[in-house]
Amino acid sequence: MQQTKPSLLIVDDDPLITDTLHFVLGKSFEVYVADSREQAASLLRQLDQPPQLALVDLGLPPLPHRPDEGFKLIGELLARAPEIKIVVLSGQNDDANARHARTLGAVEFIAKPCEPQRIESLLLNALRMRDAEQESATETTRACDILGNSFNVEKLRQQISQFADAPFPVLIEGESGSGKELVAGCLHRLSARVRKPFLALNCAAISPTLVEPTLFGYSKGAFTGAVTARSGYFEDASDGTLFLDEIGELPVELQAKLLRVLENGEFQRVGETQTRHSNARIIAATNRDLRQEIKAGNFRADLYHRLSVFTISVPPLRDMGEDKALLLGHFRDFYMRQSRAEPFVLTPAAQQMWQVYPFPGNVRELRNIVIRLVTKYAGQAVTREQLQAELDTEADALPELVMPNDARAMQELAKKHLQLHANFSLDQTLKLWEQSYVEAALKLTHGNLSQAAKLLGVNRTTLYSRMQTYSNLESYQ
Ligand SMILES: Nc1ncnc2c1ncn2[C@@H]1O[C@H](COP(=O)(O)OP(=O)(O)OP(=O)(O)O)[C@@H](O)[C@H]1O
Repeated sequence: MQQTKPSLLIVDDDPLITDTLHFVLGKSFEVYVADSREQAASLLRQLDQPPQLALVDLGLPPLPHRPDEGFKLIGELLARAPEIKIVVLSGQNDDANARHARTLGAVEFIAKPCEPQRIESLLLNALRMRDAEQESATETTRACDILGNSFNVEKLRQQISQFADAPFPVLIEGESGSGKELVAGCLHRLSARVRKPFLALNCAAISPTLVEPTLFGYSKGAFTGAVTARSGYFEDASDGTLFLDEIGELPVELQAKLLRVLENGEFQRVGETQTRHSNARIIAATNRDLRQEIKAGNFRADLYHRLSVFTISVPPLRDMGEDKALLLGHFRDFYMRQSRAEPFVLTPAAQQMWQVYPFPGNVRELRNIVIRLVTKYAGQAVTREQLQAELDTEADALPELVMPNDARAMQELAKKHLQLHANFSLDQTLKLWEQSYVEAALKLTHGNLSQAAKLLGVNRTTLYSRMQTYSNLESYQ
């Protein structure tokens, strides 16, 4: 039996490059070629399944000498096909572009010119990672696999279990790459609908004219190309869950129809007058501020109120504290096992940088950084400089963080402090440090004493009695 080849989309405006790569990579991949962002979008709409991999140039028409189109393309590809692995192949090979492409979600950046064999091997590596992720996703479909122990993640889990079984819609808000789709899957798996279908439609992924027939179905002959009648997502989801990702992209004219289904479950297939009924539970997600969209006239206020009966805000990674280290460990072990590589470690200075880096691309960015570190530094200690090359920032832009367990850095700080302050008091300084940590823990946990005590590594009674000794602690009690 002939095995189907993995699919690859190449987007480049240089025919010499696309022809060569098509020829070489065509042996291992089913190759699709586009020469612009627009052509890539139209090609994706025609395919039944989005490609597993994409190899994209940054300088594309109409701005072939700037990276803007390529950056937009990365965002669009991930919006349409979140599992796609994107490798950037660009002549605009300055470091800032490489870093920004990675923050947007590209797994690898290759500077032109590059040997086709090396490109092929990087693509095959990305494909292995993708396959492993998908396998692990199907293995854990029964569980809710959100990682993290920070207060914000605990709160997220609590909200998920609280809302999972309610019959009302849930609106999930959060930045790109923060885990909204993961949350939607958990809501379904923890609900009584778990054995019913879970269908997901990315409203940004299909052309506006196809949204209505896709959601509601159509009758034979309803439009050119409708050769047979088809049910839509609302019918197919039946008593299950329908996840509408990027809901802010839903065309305004369709918002009224969605509102109607939410109000009374009624809808019609395109080209039919018969009213049908849906029991599907709606979960919607957005990375836009829908309240702003309402003000701008792009989103209906009544639909927003219906959808947001329950709202879940997925925290950005920068607000997940120590979870950054936990996720690093988790993804490192996972990808190491896949590539049978030796683990890398971060030097203390690199760990410090990891802890203060804000991860604008959230968990997706963190995961992609780990994939690159596994590939490049198996069995080695990654230095601050090596790590910095993978991050979307200049080292100076990152705040220095003195970790209490970094004795040398603490000593340096103490030295400066003693030199600068004539009337130094050890007791007062230690008290101030302690009070600052307590206050920070209380702020992070919104005043929850047990959670704060856990963060500080003390028991609740100890925390409480210490708080009594501070005269000017902000009121959390
Ligand atoms: N807390 C977490 N624990 C484990 N994996 C996570 C966590 N948060 C996110 N991820 C992983 O990060 C990746 C991005 O998450 P996901 O696709 O759910 O984000 P999203 O918010 O839906 O992104 P977008 O807005 O771009 O669609 C996924 O592989 C997801 O499994």
